[in-house]
Amino acid sequence: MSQNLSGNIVIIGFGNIGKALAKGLQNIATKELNIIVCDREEPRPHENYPAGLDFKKLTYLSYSNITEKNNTIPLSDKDTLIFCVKPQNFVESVERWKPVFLGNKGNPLVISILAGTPTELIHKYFSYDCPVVRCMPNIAATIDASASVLCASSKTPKHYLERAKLIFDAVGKTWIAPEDQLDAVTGLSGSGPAYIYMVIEALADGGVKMGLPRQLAIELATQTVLGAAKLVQETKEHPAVLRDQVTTPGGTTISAIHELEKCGLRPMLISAVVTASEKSASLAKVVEEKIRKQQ
Ligand SMILES: NC(=O)C1=CN([C@@H]2O[C@H](COP(=O)(O)OP(=O)(O)OC[C@H]3O[C@@H](n4cnc5c(N)ncnc54)[C@H](O)[C@@H]3O)[C@@H](O)[C@H]2O)C=CC1
Ligand SMILES: O=C(O)[C@@H]1CCC=N1
Repeated sequence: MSQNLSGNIVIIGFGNIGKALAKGLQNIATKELNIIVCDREEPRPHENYPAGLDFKKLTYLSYSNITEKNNTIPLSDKDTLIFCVKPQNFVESVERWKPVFLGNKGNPLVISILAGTPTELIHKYFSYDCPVVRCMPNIAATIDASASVLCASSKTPKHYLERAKLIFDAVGKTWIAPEDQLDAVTGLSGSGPAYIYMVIEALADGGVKMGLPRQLAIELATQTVLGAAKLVQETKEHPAVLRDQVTTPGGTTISAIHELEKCGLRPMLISAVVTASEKSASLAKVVEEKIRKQQ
């Protein structure tokens, strides 16, 4: 990478992913990096912060403690503005925070992690050409294990994508992909942790049904998913090869695999990814509609 992170990084939306990013950036922060987090609400200390997040070292701005008149922090192209709000809150968040950070001419890198929201829409909504990068991380960013995929808009010079990659490298692994793959990424790795939690829960239920104590069943199911995933990652074998290593002819595993095939595990998971990808693509309309109403 040709650059280190410096300047202001402003995270708008201090929710699940905003908090995880703040924590990751704090871990790699130098004196040259200033992290500001913004939320429409006051801090909610009763909510758990990701391990390693030091709230006291953040600048926290909320609707109630910042006003356009007494507080503006003009951002330049050295700075980064990351939108971590829900798609339906994007327009409101730009309206509220743009005067604080951008005035009429600020030109920071704008990163959006909003599901389904194309970079073109973000360019269209900002009144001038900020560089724009879109990213789809996942909830494992909370423990620095995100699978994050990034793309830059066609108008955005490459070094901004490198900066965005450094930011998301702080919370896990990153990949670069063409923007037309981002909805599929959302359906697979963005939403994917939820599918795996269901798998863990169901495996544990199976154990409980067969007499295991609940806690042991959950711990075994979790370690099994973790170990299986690590084996794919570390050996780089095709999952089918690894599955074959578990499957003794005439043994227990093939009996279970037969059952999973009969119940349609594979088509079910494929459909889950397809449906979530399609839903992601449709979210652009939600943002477009909000923009239309605003104009
Ligand atoms: N939760 C996940 O696993 C993933 C979420 N995403 C995307 O990340 C975005 C955020 O998701 P979460 O962190 O789960 O949501 P969240 O609901 O936990 O956090 C959103 C935060 O934005 C704040 N907010 C709402 N309007 C605001 C405004 N006008 N100004 C400032 N802050 C405002 C809310 O108070 C809240 O704290 C969504 O667009 C989602 O599509 C992407 C990948 C994974
Ligand atoms: O459910 C959602 O819309 C977001 C995007 C990926 C994960 N959560």
